[in-house]
Amino acid sequence: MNIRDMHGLDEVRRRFLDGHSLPADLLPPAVASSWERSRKAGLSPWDKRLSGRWRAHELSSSDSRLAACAQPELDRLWGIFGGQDWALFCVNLEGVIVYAKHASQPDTVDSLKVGKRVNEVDIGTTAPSCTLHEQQPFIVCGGMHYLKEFENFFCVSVPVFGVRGELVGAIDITGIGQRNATAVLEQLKIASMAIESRLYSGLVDCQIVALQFDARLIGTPFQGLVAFDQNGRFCAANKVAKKILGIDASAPVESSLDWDSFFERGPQSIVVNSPSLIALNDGSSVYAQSLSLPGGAQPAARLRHTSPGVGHDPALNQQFNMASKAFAASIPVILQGETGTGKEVFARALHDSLNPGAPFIAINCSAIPENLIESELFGYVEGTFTGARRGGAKGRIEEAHGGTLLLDEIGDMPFNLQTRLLRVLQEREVTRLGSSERHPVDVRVISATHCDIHKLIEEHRFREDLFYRLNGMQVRIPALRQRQDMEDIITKLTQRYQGGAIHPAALELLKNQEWRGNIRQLEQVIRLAVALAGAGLVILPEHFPGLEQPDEKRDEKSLKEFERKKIQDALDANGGNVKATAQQLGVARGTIYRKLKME
Ligand SMILES: Nc1ncnc2c1ncn2[C@@H]1O[C@H](COP(=O)(O)OP(=O)(O)OP(=O)(O)O)[C@@H](O)[C@H]1O
Repeated sequence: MNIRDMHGLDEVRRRFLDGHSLPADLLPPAVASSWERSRKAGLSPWDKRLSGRWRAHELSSSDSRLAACAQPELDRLWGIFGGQDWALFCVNLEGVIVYAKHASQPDTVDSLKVGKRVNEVDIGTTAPSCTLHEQQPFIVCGGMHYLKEFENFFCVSVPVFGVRGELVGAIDITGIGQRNATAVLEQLKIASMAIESRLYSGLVDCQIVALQFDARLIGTPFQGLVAFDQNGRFCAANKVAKKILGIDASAPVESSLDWDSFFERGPQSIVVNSPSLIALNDGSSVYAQSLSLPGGAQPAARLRHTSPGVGHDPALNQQFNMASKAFAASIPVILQGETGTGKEVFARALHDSLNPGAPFIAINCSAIPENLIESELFGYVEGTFTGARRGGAKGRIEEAHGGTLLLDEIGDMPFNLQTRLLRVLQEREVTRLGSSERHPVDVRVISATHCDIHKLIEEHRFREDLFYRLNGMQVRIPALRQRQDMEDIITKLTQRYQGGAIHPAALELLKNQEWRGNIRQLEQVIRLAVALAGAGLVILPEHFPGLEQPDEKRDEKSLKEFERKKIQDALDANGGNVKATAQQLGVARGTIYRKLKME
């Protein structure tokens, strides 16, 4: 029997559900085993699992790290393979989506959202479920899916391994239509290697060395990566590095391995800024470059792509590109902008563009009481003050070691602490309160403020020398009303709160506001509108009660007609099934009937 014979396949599904075996050679053995497991999990091939209500799973910090490492790759692949009715996503080991990329308009795969679990027990055989089970790439097309619901779907998935070679998740492209499977598979494999490289930056206390026989491959997904701890003991290596260093990929790594087991000369022979040829113990040579020696530019920056996290405003993106170069060269960046313009989001995107797995510590200088800020920033030793924790505590600056320190509202930093902060930044060492012991800190610094720092300097409220230390490059984050990508931001925020389409009149209304509170204010307004309209339902001007409505009388009839059409579209997509439509939109069935009768 042929897998494309849908009629015959329905019969196979029916018999399979009745306990019969699958015809021999119908499916590759690993896919057939997945069908068996799907049946055992109690799924019927006729179940509808794509839309409808689902429980959002909370993401852990390692999920967020995986998502941050996957995001630039999936966003890049979206430009090649994306489109309406397609989704690119990354799942963790449990099959929970940690990052997803979709078309801006709602479509068939719209429900593949962050937090949704798409495990075998949830939706049966798919490429990611096979990949997570077998730890291998899979192409699962059309009738190979266990659920009939997916018989038009094309799905390719590739595993993602962590720094110690353990499976951490998978990346996947899913959609309706055709794509060149070989090309997709190759691109996903390269993306997965780039994600694996990014995960290395999470090993903050290690020296990470990039290796390749061809120096041009260093800084690309094809580089080998090997990590050593501060005592030179071997910690981890990716597949490429294992091959180069002659480590048996299938054998458990010997704990006795260290730097000297591989290299003729010590770690100081490896340069940070460029690859240099070094000798291996077996007599051959390889290009090597250190990625984590303190203070230097990190070649991992070569894996960077423009972060879409900051939006699509051309002027802002240009600033982002410049700032990310400065940031990669350890030049401190200062962000100025009105409240709520996205300064922290910009800072986070800078960090993620370079070092997503490393710590990102944000300190809001205006939010910490003045008497606590010193211990919060610099840490303390036991017994320094009443209420101090036993054993003392690291300060926030030390926590950022190996990563990024965001000093938010820097203009509110108490004057007497500015001197101490300056010393830490100059000496790259921190001394905890009550101690004289110095701890090295290697951090990249971003500061943010809505104040005019020059005015504060004139008023002797801010140290000029600290300002020059922090101000390696200044970025002015535009107010929302000055941005050209307001529509994109509105769509993004609406999706964030699971709202439906926005009526053009509602969009106009949003675009014509002053937005003194910028994106933060817009976010609150959209959140309320989604709550008033109902999740998944069309947002109309009346769902913005706090906004000044235009004077002219609105055409209520056409607004209702627009809403009715959107619901009708959802109903058509669900084959006229009101229950499924109501589930998909997250409303009661009665609401669907009422809205279709135009109230
Ligand atoms: N490009 C963007 N797209 C979508 N949401 C955004 C974007 N930029 C910022 N936001 C959202 O706007 C809100 C405010 O952002 P953020 O905290 O970065 O602003 P801020 O300038 O640091 O604010 P403040 O000056 O008050 O510290 C957050 O909820 C954030 O998620």
